[in-house]
Amino acid sequence: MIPALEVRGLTTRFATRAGPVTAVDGVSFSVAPGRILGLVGESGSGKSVTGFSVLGLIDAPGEIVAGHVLVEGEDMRTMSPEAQRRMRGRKVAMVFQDPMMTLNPVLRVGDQMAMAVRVHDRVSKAAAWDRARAALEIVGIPAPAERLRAYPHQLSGGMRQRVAIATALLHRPSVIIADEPTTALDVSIQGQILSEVRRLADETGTAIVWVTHDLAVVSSLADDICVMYAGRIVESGTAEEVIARPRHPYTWGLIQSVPGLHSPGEKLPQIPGSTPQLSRLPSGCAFRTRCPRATALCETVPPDLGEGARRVLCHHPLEAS
Ligand SMILES: Nc1ncnc2c1ncn2[C@@H]1O[C@H](COP(=O)(O)OP(=O)(O)OP(=O)(O)O)[C@@H](O)[C@H]1O
Repeated sequence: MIPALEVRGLTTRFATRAGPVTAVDGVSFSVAPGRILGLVGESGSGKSVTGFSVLGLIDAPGEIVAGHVLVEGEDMRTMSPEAQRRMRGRKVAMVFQDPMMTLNPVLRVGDQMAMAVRVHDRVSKAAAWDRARAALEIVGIPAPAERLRAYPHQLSGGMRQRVAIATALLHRPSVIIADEPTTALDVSIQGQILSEVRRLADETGTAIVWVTHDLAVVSSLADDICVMYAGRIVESGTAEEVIARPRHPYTWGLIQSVPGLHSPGEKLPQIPGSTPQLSRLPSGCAFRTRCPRATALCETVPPDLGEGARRVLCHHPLEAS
């Protein structure tokens, strides 16, 4: 089966005062239709830049310098800007942490969703409103016809985010990139939205890349996980494998610091140190200065991630049990 999204060797650099920094460094992953990939890592690990790079939305001082982004087998990176623009919204859509990045405060929800339909499809206004109502139903919005007549400020934060997700769904995209979309919401609303998202991936076959710093969220939502550190994927596998049997010491540390994924009653250990600045990454393995397993080898030789679904960027991974 052709993956809904296949990313190969994606590399994005920013020119900064401290020199060029590689915020996304040779990132590769693929997502099959209907699957949810959790892209997880601490702040500054490159998750958001990866999401924007997939969509081709990197502006100066940033530049995508290498890689391929195949959506249903078609490479967005070799398309004309106009063809890329057509892909965005229609085949690949993005949902942001702040739904007001998507929603226009002065337009009724129905009007703006209908406009979003008509950007790509020549249908009547009435038909566009019907599509908008159907999309609101998919994300579990009660009384969708009423919500369509509301302005964004008349909705709760959770409702606004559902509307943003519904807007992303209007063209039945192959892929949705969701960047921390539930982070600002309270836990029970977050849980409801996550279960709706799971249902929509199952029912519509849309592949979802869920960008988050929250391992607890991806452990309950995602089918697969990619863990990022300093612009690179350091571990990937099914969510079950990665959470139950992490192999990279960084992933292990992340899991240990999440209440609920960790044995109750024990003190939660923290990963020592902080994320290194990209302009001053250590030689060899970028994680070695924080790593309890680091040896002399890690100082000089960059580890290799390997290939396949289960990958670990480490010279001394934890045992696969
Ligand atoms: N406009 C920019 N100019 C220069 N460097 C940038 C720019 N945007 C991002 N970066 C670099 O890319 C790194 C990764 O940023 P990114 O936003 O992808 O991290 P993240 O993992 O999504 O973190 P967060 O959860 O805080 O958003 C940053 O730490 C920074 O070094």
